[in-house]
Amino acid sequence: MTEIPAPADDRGRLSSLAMLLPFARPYRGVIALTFTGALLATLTQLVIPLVTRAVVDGPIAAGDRAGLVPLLALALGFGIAEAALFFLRRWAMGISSLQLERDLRDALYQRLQRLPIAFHEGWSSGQLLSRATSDVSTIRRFVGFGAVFLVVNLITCVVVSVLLLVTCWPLGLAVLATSIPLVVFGLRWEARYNTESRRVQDEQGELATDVEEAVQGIRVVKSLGRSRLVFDRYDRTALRLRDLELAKVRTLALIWCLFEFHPQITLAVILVGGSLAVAGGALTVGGLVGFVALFTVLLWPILSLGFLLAQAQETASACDRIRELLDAPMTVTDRPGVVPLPVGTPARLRFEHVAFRFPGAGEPVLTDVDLDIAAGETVAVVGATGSGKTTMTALVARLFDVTGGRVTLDGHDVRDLPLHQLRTVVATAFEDATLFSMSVRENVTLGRPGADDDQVAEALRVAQADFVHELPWGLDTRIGEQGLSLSGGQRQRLALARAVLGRPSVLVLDDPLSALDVHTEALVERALRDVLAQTTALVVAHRASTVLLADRVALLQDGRVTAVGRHTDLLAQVPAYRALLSSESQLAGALTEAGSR
Ligand SMILES: Nc1ncnc2c1ncn2[C@@H]1O[C@H](COP(=O)(O)OP(=O)(O)OP(=O)(O)O)[C@@H](O)[C@H]1O
Repeated sequence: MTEIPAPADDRGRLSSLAMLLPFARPYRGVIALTFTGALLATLTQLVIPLVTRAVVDGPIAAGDRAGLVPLLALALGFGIAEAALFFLRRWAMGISSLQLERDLRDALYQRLQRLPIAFHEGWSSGQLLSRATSDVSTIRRFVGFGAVFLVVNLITCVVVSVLLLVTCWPLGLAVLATSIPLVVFGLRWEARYNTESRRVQDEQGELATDVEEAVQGIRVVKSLGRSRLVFDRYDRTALRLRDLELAKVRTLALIWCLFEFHPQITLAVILVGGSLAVAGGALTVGGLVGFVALFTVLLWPILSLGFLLAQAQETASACDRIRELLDAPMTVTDRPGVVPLPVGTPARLRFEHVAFRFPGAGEPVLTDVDLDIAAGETVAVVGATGSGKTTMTALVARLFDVTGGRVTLDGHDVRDLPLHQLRTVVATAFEDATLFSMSVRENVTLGRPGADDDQVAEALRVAQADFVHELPWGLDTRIGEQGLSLSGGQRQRLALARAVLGRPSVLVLDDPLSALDVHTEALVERALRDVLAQTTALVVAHRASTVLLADRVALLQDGRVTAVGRHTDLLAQVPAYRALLSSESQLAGALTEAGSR
């Protein structure tokens, strides 16, 4: 599910570009150099028409060939200066835009890392991906090109307009009058184009999501023979995107057409008005040639204005989309002034009247969970599917925050510990073992940066993950998405090694043995017993053998822990527990067997 905010309202939103100011501030020196270079280069262009006028009215009118030389040398000098300034602008522009792009990417990435799980569950990865890639690139292109020329061209328009008025004010006023429809239409167009750009960018995010899901789920799609269905879904999104793009192109074509047409009309006005002025003696021929030459300096700024305004609008939408991530509320954060608190290894873990409701959900998943796990004890949580076992484990490391009650470690509310400390003392291994595109060593040491080879080897031994030594490059073999594929059981064992490597105060295991075969499971269990003896553990158990790792079992029902005790006692005394277990023949069988120990 993706919570895409409503498209931009119908007002123009160029003000959204202000979001870039803090990112531009560190590079203000280089940016100032860019603007200065661009402005000076444009101003040198303005000198050419003035020299032309001087040549026509001076040496040409007087037949003075020698007088031509200094004027032509002047024009050549300005030409060389313009080329040098062009180089300076391109160089400075490249530096500032690429630096700003990198900073924006870093800020976005860090924000995505820090945003709570609840945020990530509400956004599709395609939407996040398109913001982090194409939107950031749109901004870089604008900062490195559009912004500079937009400002320089607007300044050029003002300066040239003043020069035109000074040269011949009635003709200058006529030129300005022809610009009025351009301004009126441009303002109306701005709002429409902004909305259309936003729709296109959002739809691109949807398309990225479709591609990502299809690639990630390729095995399921192929095995179910539903490639056609998935393609049709993708094609529908692609069609929608095409239609939105076409609407955007129509709007763009309209404004470009107007900006192309405007100079022709204006030129006609200048020629008719100028000829009359020359005939009436109000203007010299040189004055008219200079006026026309000056106006030609305006051609590129006016023609490019349509394109640059469109780029500015797309960038404003990209800024809005990125700001939605940068401004997303950080619901799980450090309380002000938190400092590390003493937490033993192992630590006592308590759930005190814990309640939890997912954001936006109607009913709470947990209503009043009370559970006290002594330091060094292992407690298994058993409950029906969907009873809230995984949710309960997620509250320990604050993947979510409780909505009622509290979770404590050695008596400290987990919200009073700095997040960095909390996530060091609490290690979690999830059922769905995620590995990254890194070497085996890097994947495992994510659980304890700086761990030495002996510690890594010990963690791998405990998790029965010695198979890594047989990989082509041993611990340096690259695995994960772009590396060697591992089986589900192998992935789980590496995730387990990662969790135990940190020697945590509390180990949270969410059904960590589910993908292991019976033989490997027995081996991992044997090794795990040693680890569990040294730490406090909360283990979500679906299988009999996992329950048997625990000292006590907690039964989760209707959002509460309704029974806690040794599994043999619960089996004998709690009908609901017995009923739950009897529905899992394997579990029941194993428990019966264990009960006879
Ligand atoms: N992000 C979410 N938003 C809303 N409801 C959710 C969310 N995640 C889970 N739930 C709901 O919360 C309930 C508890 O889910 P949870 O995964 O904790 O159950 P579980 O006991 O671990 O299930 P299982 O044994 O199948 O793994 C379920 O009804 C589930 O649909």
